[in-house]
Amino acid sequence: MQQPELPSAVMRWVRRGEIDLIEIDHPVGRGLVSRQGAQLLDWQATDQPPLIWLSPATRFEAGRPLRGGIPLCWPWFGPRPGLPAHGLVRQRNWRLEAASHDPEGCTLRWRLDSDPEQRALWPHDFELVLTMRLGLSIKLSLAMRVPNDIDEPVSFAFHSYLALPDVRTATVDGLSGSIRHDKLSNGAPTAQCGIFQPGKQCDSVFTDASGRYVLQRAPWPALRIEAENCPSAIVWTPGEQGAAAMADMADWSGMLCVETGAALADGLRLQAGQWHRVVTRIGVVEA
Ligand SMILES: O=P(O)(O)OC[C@H]1O[C@H](O)[C@H](O)[C@@H](O)[C@@H]1O
Repeated sequence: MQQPELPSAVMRWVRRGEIDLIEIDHPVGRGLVSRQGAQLLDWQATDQPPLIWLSPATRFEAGRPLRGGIPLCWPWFGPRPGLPAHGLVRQRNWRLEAASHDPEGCTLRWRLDSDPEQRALWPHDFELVLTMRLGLSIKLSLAMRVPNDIDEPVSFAFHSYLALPDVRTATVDGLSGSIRHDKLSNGAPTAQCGIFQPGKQCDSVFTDASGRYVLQRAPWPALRIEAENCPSAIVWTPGEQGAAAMADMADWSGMLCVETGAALADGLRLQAGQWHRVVTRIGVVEA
């Protein structure tokens, strides 16, 4: 598969286990990106605490989702009977289309097209282009297109594992006014009011959400998360018990997933032939 040359001063291909990775060492920050899933696995701006969390126990095995970073869930979010959880694209190898850098950071552009193996699981054609901008803050833009009408909504998430000192003291602001679907209690949806505290364990989808959140993670600086065309947010921490049941999860208290996307009734109705663009940005809140 033809890949563009990497600008060798700041990026190089490395291999860990069965996975090809791009290691980035730029004056503005350091990071790691996986070709499988076009998944940002790590990013830390210079002189800042880490932004992204990667499980120390993740397994670098082809076709197995990597635990941490920002996996992309598409064209569904969550489980689907008989099919892989969180869709079909986080476990596939994407094609790198472009890689560049400038004094403010790096840009990578990845592409994934439908193929027969995927069509056997989800019988639709698609094109996905994911552009990553990595600098003082990060920006992920996903453009999606289906050439033909599809008879079901598409759901997705930028499944961001965010690094913090201790999830038990973290809070998320900006969810007020959204509808909370608590997957743990499986109760009726409730209107979210005020600042959200995930506590020891949490798995909630918030629909009709604002797309603008602040994650407090004292004593580290808070993170601002801003999303475009992402009407849902998902907040997840497995807690001690949930983490113990997962083979690839270690140091679970050092992260909180604050994901942006479109899930449940927020799923997207894509217009055949038209590009639909969704964006998420994550960066430190300036004091
Ligand atoms: O283990 P995975 O398939 O990567 O899913 C990890 C988690 O992702 C999301 O945040 C879901 O809301 C959780 O229910 C799920 O457990």
